[in-house]
Amino acid sequence: MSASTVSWQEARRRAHEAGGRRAPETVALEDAVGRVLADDLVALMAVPHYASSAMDGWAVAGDGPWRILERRAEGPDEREREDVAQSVLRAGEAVPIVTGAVIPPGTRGVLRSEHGVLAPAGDETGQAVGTGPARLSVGPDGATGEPREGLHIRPAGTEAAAGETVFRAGAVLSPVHVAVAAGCGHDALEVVSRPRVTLVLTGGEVVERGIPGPGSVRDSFGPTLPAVLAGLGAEVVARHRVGDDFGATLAVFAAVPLRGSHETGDGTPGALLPEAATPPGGRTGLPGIRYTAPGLTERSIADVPGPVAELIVTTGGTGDSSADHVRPALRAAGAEFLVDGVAVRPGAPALLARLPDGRLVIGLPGNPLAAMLALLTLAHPLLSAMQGRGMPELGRVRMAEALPAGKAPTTLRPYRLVAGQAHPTAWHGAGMLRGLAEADGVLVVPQDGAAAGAELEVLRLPW
Ligand SMILES: Nc1nc2c(c(=O)[nH]1)N[C@H]1C(S)=C(S)[C@@H](COP(=O)(O)OP(=O)(O)OC[C@H]3O[C@@H](n4cnc5c(N)ncnc54)[C@H](O)[C@@H]3O)O[C@H]1N2
Ligand code: MOO
Repeated sequence: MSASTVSWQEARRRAHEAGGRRAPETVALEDAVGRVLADDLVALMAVPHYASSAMDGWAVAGDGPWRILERRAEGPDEREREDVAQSVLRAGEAVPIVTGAVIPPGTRGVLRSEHGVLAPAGDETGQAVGTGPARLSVGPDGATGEPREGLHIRPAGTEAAAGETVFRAGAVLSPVHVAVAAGCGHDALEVVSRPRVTLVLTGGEVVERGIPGPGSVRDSFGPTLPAVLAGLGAEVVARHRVGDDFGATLAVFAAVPLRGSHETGDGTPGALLPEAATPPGGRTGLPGIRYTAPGLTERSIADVPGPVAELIVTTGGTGDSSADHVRPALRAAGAEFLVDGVAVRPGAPALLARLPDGRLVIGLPGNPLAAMLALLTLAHPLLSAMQGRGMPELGRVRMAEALPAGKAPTTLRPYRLVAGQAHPTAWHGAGMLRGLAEADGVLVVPQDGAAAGAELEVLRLPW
């Protein structure tokens, strides 16, 4: 463990502290699901904005029997609906009403259709007279005195008053939030811009198709990290593959001109030259940038241009061997290390750094489980902060079985819940993902381990 290594808790804290909130943008309601609200959401009108009927039937005024008025506006003509809505009902009058329609002023309550009986208009003796308006009475299924005041009326403003704050900034918008926003009169919402990520997969041994030979491995990250990052609210805007090559690794960090010459950590000279000084053989590739470095190849440069992302996530190459170039290239690019190793297993070589132009870099170890857990440790807090959200909360679970003391101050261990208790999953080696695939979360195990029945903190999974 190097002197610069920090505790797992401190690594999370630093990652959250490193992220500044991104600027807001306006999106249509249909594009807002999954986005983070940038401002408090205020109701633009009372919700509901008019008193409406909760039943099909009749709006009635005063005591029955009631004289039925044939006022109805069920068509699309908004003017006609408003006229009908505003005309006052007088005692002894009733008007047919459908669920959701406006309650006319003067209404006592709504007599639901099953509880009313209609008779043709009659004279004093009840004798039917011509084709005049029908009369409505409470039928045998209705209660005496029905409808009482306010029966089957949904009053205005019961869900929100006009101007009331309905959701706070920082809320992640579910489809239901968006439906409420529509109900509050919004056509578009202010959301935090998605943090943009450039994904850099290192490792000459990594293959993307077929059955690899000995020494080669199938790529676990290319097909999966964009989805995991999307689940954390980010958007992968560019993706690069680099071999075990210092220059190519440096190129992905050098998206803005850097001046001067930089000594790399392993002593390899990594020269980033100002434009005017680009020597013959120096390559151009990034907009406005020329630089040269040992091992720089045509392909590595051609791969690099693309939309500028605030965050670069690399995989592999975080170790100290001659094939590992992430740390030396970051040093050569003038990066400041915010997290330079974490006292956790697996995932110890993970790092967080800031480039001179402000872009952040998360270096994930190559071992697949270590990489996924480092992503939860560093990227989740960082991306939360970039979206104006707090530190992702840890859950708690009770252990079904004991876990032995660990070799590091913190061990992260996928678990499955059975009957409400946590069972650590098998296949938890740093290079294995099978245990995480079937996990319900990840245990944060202290150095001393845990007894059966003890409660432990857990990381929630973003998928
Ligand atoms: N002498 C030491 N050796 C190692 C140490 C140490 O402290 N001293 N730490 C070990 C730990 S812990 C880890 S984790 C790894 C860190 O390795 P790197 O980040 O440099 O990763 P690589 O060496 O590039 O790869 C490690 C492993 O992961 C496989 N890999 C890489 N990319 C992918 C991918 N896209 N999909 C699937 N698998 C991938 C790679 O083939 C290697 O097997 O260092 C230990 N060594
Ligand atoms: O800590 Mo490494 O990240 O085990 O595999």
